[in-house]
Amino acid sequence: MACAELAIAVIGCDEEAALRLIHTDVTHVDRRSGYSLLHHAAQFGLTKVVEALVSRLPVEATTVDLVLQGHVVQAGGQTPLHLAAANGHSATVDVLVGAGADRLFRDWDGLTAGDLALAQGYEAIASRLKGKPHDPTLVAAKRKTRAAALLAVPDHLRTAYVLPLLSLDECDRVVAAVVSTAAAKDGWSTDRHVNYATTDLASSACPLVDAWLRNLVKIRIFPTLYRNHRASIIEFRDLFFVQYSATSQNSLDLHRDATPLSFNVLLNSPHHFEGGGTFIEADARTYHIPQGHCLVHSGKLRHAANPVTFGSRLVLVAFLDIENKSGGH
Ligand SMILES: O=C(O)CCC(=O)C(=O)O
Ligand SMILES: [Fe+2]
Repeated sequence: MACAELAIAVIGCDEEAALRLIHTDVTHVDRRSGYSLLHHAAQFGLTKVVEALVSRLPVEATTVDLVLQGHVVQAGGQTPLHLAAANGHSATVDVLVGAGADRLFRDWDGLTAGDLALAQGYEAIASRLKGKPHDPTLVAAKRKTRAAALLAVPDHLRTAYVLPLLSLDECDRVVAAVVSTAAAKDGWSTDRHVNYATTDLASSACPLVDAWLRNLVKIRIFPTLYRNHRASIIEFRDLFFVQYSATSQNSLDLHRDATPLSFNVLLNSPHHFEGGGTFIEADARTYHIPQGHCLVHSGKLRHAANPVTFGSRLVLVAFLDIENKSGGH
């Protein structure tokens, strides 16, 4: 079992705390990003931590593609050396090279650590890492093919469907908890999601209902999700409440979510607002669901929240990571 405190110290850039805990288990690897503790330490330039880790973790371990709103934002296949070089940490680069990191190892875009350093303007690091220059057209073509593959929607994710989830009483209980939490915490936030921000509140900020709600979702709809998507793992990436109101944020533009599977649950009465509903571009239709029901759809299919023209609409939104039995989405 990896040491969570050590991971927190490294990811929080707290070099002193990390060095204090370095004797503990260092094998933590984030399943979604492929980052080991060595990747994090290299990215932040925590050279002493890198020195302590290089003999205990593989220097050639690679990351996976990191995707944000349908674009590949960081190529997978990156070693700690790529991350140290791309962020201009020359002392860390030296330690990694000294520990045997391969200077010419290419990420999934075909770029070496030196290529990334050069692209970020760290010329001194780039020249120390020099190898054969990459072919930019080949790299662009590879990047495009991989982005297209990531955006492809497998058959089992093409169809949206509606499931019952909460009773009306349970909806009332959730709404009351959300309203009182929002009142106690300076209201709703608009900065939790960078590109398509919603007026929202993390479920984890509502301890009155969070664990209960996650459990209900797991008991009542996860079995169907596992079956429909032949999944071996389903996990919450995010669970949050969203409010659309005729007088403030009333809609959300067409977008993709960062996860393959999403759902939203209508928490208040459809008599309390006009408009609203979830538009799914591929179906060219807007789904209006009964209170307490859940619209399950792929986050890879572009969708939008239609404008609320009167009153307010309160929904619970989940972003779910899934892995299917063959290992992909
Ligand atoms: O409110 C909706 O119908 C959709 C919400 C959504 O797409 C999101 O929060 O990402
Ligand atoms: Fe969405």
